[in-house]
Amino acid sequence: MPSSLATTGSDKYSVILPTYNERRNLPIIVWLLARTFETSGISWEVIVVDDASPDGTQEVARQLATVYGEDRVILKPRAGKLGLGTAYVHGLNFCTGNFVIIMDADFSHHSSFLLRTPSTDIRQQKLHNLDIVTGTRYSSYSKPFSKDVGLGPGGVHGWDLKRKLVSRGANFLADTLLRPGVSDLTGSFRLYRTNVIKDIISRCTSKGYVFQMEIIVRARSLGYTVGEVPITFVDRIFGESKLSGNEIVGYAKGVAGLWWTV
Ligand SMILES: Nc1nc2c(ncn2[C@@H]2O[C@H](COP(=O)(O)OP(=O)(O)O[C@H]3O[C@H](CO)[C@@H](O)[C@H](O)[C@@H]3O)[C@@H](O)[C@H]2O)c(=O)[nH]1
Ligand SMILES: [Mg+2]
Repeated sequence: MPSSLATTGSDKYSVILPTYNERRNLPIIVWLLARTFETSGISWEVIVVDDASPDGTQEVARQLATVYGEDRVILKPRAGKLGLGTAYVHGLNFCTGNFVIIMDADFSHHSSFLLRTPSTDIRQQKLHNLDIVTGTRYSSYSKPFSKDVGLGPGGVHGWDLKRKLVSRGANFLADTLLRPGVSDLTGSFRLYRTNVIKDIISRCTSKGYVFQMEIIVRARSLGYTVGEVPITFVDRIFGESKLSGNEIVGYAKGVAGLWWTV
């Protein structure tokens, strides 16, 4: 990272990893995050929000805490599967950094899109002093566009046609009705200023996957600055997606609710 874009010594990045049955993925994600931050000399912590996964994810998280330190890997479990949106809300209570990163814990989001490649969330945030930077699968350009961030891959790999249509349809619906001006509303690879995400979350009502979209729509209506960087989303190798029909119905209801209120 050029020195003009370096994080300040007091910057700390808190990564919230929501997990449900991610025993096999969690060690790789945490290792990649640790390598990404430590090679750049950046303060970091990971908050694992596990919803009573039956596969032993919590035991793996505890072992990771002994390897990396209990101030680096922090397990904040919940009693049952209470939904992706509320997992972020729960995790946020324990973040001590001035920036919060959310990403999936199944290896679909690669930590290289935070710092290591030319097109990264942290670099874009520093360049434009943004409140939020969101990874986009549906654009190849950074926004605001800057040569320093450069073109990225912006794409999805490994999904079947049905899943691609669900994702595109969800974005089309919210973009058409709510016009937030962000190319990927449902993606969850994002960087926030901690005070900004706390403010937005205090106004959010969603519990499930719809949460990602609600955050961006509310951020825009509150006047927060939102940037984008293209990312590649690669479908998981281990385990299964937790996206259900109920989540899709919840999303449609969420769009309709925001259409009335925002
Ligand atoms: N704690 C907790 N974690 C959950 C829950 N549901 C899902 N997760 C975790 O949330 C992450 C994403 O879940 P997946 O089930 O792998 O999502 P996906 O189908 O790959 O969906 C991706 O695309 C969606 C639509 O674009 C995105 O909304 C979603 O965030 C993700 O990027 C994973 O780390 C998973 O363990 C839950 O109820 N509780
Ligand atoms: Mg996934």
